[in-house]
Amino acid sequence: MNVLVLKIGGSVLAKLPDSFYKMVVELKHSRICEPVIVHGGGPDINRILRELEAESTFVDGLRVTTNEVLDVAEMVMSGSVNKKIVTNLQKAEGSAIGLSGVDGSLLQVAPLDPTGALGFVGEVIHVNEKWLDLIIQNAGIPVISPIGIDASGQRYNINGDMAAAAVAQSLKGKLALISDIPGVMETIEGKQVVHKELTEKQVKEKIASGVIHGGMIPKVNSALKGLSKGVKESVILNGLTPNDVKDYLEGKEAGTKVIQEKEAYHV
Ligand SMILES: Nc1ncnc2c1ncn2[C@@H]1O[C@H](COP(=O)(O)OP(=O)(O)O)[C@@H](O)[C@H]1O
Ligand SMILES: CC(=O)N[C@@H](CCC(=O)OP(=O)(O)O)C(=O)O
Repeated sequence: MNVLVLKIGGSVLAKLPDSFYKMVVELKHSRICEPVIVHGGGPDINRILRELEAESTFVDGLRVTTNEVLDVAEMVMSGSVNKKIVTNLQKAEGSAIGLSGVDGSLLQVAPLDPTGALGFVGEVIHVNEKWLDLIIQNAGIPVISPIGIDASGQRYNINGDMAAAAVAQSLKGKLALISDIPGVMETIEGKQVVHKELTEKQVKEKIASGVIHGGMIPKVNSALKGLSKGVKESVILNGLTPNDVKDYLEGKEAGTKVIQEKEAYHV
């Protein structure tokens, strides 16, 4: 099975053109690959938390998740965001099935930070992929909200990029992290460039120097972690130019590929 996990970032969700969803359905119908969607929803969670006057804080791009924040994250992502994506795929004549990591214990998690400083933030330790196989084999496109569950029934908030990497790993697929930027950017000698490829060493340097910051940190780290655990390829793409995904699948230049250490590197 040739799986492409597309992680749709909250940054780009509201701006995605219809053509994006058509492109995903076309991938499925033409059997170019089996698309599986994992989404985020950070900006929507922020908005509802603000309305409730219950703001949250972030550590290295991860939201510190109290019980109250967890409830809001689940309501927003497993409710509103998930169903919007499912609806958009149905409108594009796809057959989409929405589920969260809680359904069928799809995403089994453990606390990411054992000190408890991040609260209910989970790390995926197992993907119950039989549910995904079931949907895929029945011509469906799974749409996954990144809320997970542990053995005791406690729910956890999972960073969408990390959830997507875990799903790509379990399905041995490719991972495309779709955001609102053309890739990992840097200003070099006064000129903004988009890196075509980054190795683990370069990623670490760019995080340390602050070039990669905020929500881009879990993105590049998930891309790297996935690669070391069986993900075929990881790439960061711009959702506002849906041709990026096709270009990437056709082997053309698009976005930023995160790769394991290798020979040459070019901007
Ligand atoms: N070097 C970088 N290149 C591009 N974007 C970066 C970089 N460092 C930080 N960012 C930020 O990361 C954001 C993407 O992360 P995030 O907002 O979490 O996206 P998403 O919601 O798509 O997961 C970009 O919109 C940008 O503001
Ligand atoms: C633990 C953690 O940080 N979870 C994220 C889940 C949403 C997400 O990842 O959204 P984006 O794709 O928009 O970044 C959060 O609460 O914001």
